[in-house]
Amino acid sequence: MNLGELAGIANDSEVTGFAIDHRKVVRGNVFGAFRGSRFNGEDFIGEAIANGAVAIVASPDAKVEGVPHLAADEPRKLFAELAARYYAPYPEVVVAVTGTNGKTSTVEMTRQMWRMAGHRSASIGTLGVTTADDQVTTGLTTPDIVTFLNNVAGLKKLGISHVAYEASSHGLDQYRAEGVPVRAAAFTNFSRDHLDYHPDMDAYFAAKMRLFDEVVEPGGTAVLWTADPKSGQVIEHAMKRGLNIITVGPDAETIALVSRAPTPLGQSLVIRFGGKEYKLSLPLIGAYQAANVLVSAGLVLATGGEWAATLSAMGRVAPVRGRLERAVISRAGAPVYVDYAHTADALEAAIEALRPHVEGKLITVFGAGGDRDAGKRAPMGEVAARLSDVVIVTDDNPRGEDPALIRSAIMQGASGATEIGGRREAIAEAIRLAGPKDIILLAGKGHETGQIIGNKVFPFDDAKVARECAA
Ligand SMILES: CC(=O)N[C@H]1[C@@H](OP(=O)(O)OP(=O)(O)OC[C@H]2O[C@@H](n3ccc(=O)[nH]c3=O)[C@H](O)[C@@H]2O)O[C@H](CO)[C@@H](O)[C@@H]1O[C@H](C)C(=O)N[C@@H](C)C(=O)N[C@H](CCC(=O)O)C(=O)O
Ligand SMILES: Nc1ncnc2c1ncn2[C@@H]1O[C@H](COP(=O)(O)OP(=O)(O)OP(=O)(O)O)[C@@H](O)[C@H]1O
Ligand SMILES: N[C@H](CCC[C@H](N)C(=O)O)C(=O)O
Ligand SMILES: [Mg+2]
Repeated sequence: MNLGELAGIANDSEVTGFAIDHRKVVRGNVFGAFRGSRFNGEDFIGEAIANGAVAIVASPDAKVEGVPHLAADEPRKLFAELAARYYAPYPEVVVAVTGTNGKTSTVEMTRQMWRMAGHRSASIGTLGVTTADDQVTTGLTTPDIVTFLNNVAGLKKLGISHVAYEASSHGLDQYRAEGVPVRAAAFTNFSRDHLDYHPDMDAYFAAKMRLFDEVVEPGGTAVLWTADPKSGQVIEHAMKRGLNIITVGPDAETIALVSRAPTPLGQSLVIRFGGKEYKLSLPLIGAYQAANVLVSAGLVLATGGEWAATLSAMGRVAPVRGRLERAVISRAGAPVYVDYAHTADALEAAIEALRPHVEGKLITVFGAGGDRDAGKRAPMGEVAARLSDVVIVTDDNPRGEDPALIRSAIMQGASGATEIGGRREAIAEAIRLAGPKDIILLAGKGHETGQIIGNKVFPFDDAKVARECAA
């Protein structure tokens, strides 16, 4: 494809790909020069051209000499549109999920349910790119636009027809996942997170609403969890765009969750659909996992799924790595669960999921990530202290911060908690304390296999460490 065809200008330079990092530019690439949080990409335009860039996508006031300047007030958006044209074609069915918590679980369960219906499917998100045969990590929840388009186009080449991806607020704000027609978009919930990046909760919410305002295709479908206080506003955004609407939740119109009762190995649900009630035995514990499964079902229905097959698929979903994963049972007989709760709302959901299964004490071990929203730390401490019987505050990924200061911010909210810095020592102590009727929750790191201290990553996997400490 040449630049003229791609950008609608008179230029026959051959385009060989797209890059947003000048160090990755090779001859024939289009370079996107963006103003970021650490660098101004425009400072690298000269070097990108020297490396062989044939055009630059940048702000109208950027300085570009020698190759066409494709200018736009929102250069990331223009770049995404052009790159999407270049990397096409994509799988026929693509859906996206946003929300503070539950994105990874929902895309992963949607992938599983499509597969059970006979489709070749994939998910893209915090766990990486997952297909029936493979899982490859990308490092970010919503990868950068070039990686994203390459991955989605690569899935098409592999014969995959159905893809569900996570649209994080950072990703939406930075136009990291655009240009691929999105048939349906789901909203799981909204609560505090990422206020290190977004100026306030309104800005955080607005970033998420781009999914419904701009990203989902005209005539597409919005799938909404209606028990969230923000769902009414999301419906307004969806209606403004004229989208089809599928509602899911306790009082929802499309899929209503009539009742829910915990069972030893999962939960038993009564669901209403099309005026009829159905019983469903779900092999996962916790209200939050039921919510995510039902939203996934909404996405499957939105993309042509039959109700009977979808209902049967819900009963067969496999657990998602690091989301209420039972890692081991201690020698004393206490089950140890690993969960990715890293917001106050998620901690509450994880603790409440385990509570019906605890006869003795619920012991919660958690911390908070460094260089991330500091305002969520005390509220996380408060939730853990209020809902658990024993709380141990430890380190998560301190990154560039002093771990003692992160712990002390959590301790401000966590009255009566014990503080043990080393995560392995904290896990060992919880296991030492637990009796046969107790349950241990290790929250915050879920599937992660490393602990980021400074700018180094040290091997650390909560489930593995729990097994070692329990041995
Ligand atoms: C704050 C943030 O989101 N930053 C992301 C963002 O960086 P940025 O646009 O601000 O980039 P920058 O480093 O200031 O550089 C500006 C531009 O100059 C370019 N550059 C820079 C240096 C150079 O030598 N040459 C060059 O060309 C860069 O490629 C970039 O285009 O775009 C980069 C490329 O896409 C990301 O790698 C980077 O993620 C950082 C590392 C990060 O930690 N992000 C986290 C917070 C994140 O995005 N998390 C979300 C949410 C998680 C969730 O809730 O699930 C996620 O989706 O993962
Ligand atoms: N529907 C939900 N409601 C409340 N809490 C939830 C819900 N789904 C998941 N959680 C909590 O959030 C944690 C993370 O879940 P998941 O990874 O699916 O969310 P995510 O939105 O992908 O998170 P991230 O922002 O890190 O990508 C879970 O381990 C659980 O504690
Ligand atoms: N254990 C993690 C969870 C982070 C989740 C991630 N999605 C983010 O906030 O970027 C941390 O805070 O380091
Ligand atoms: Mg995720």
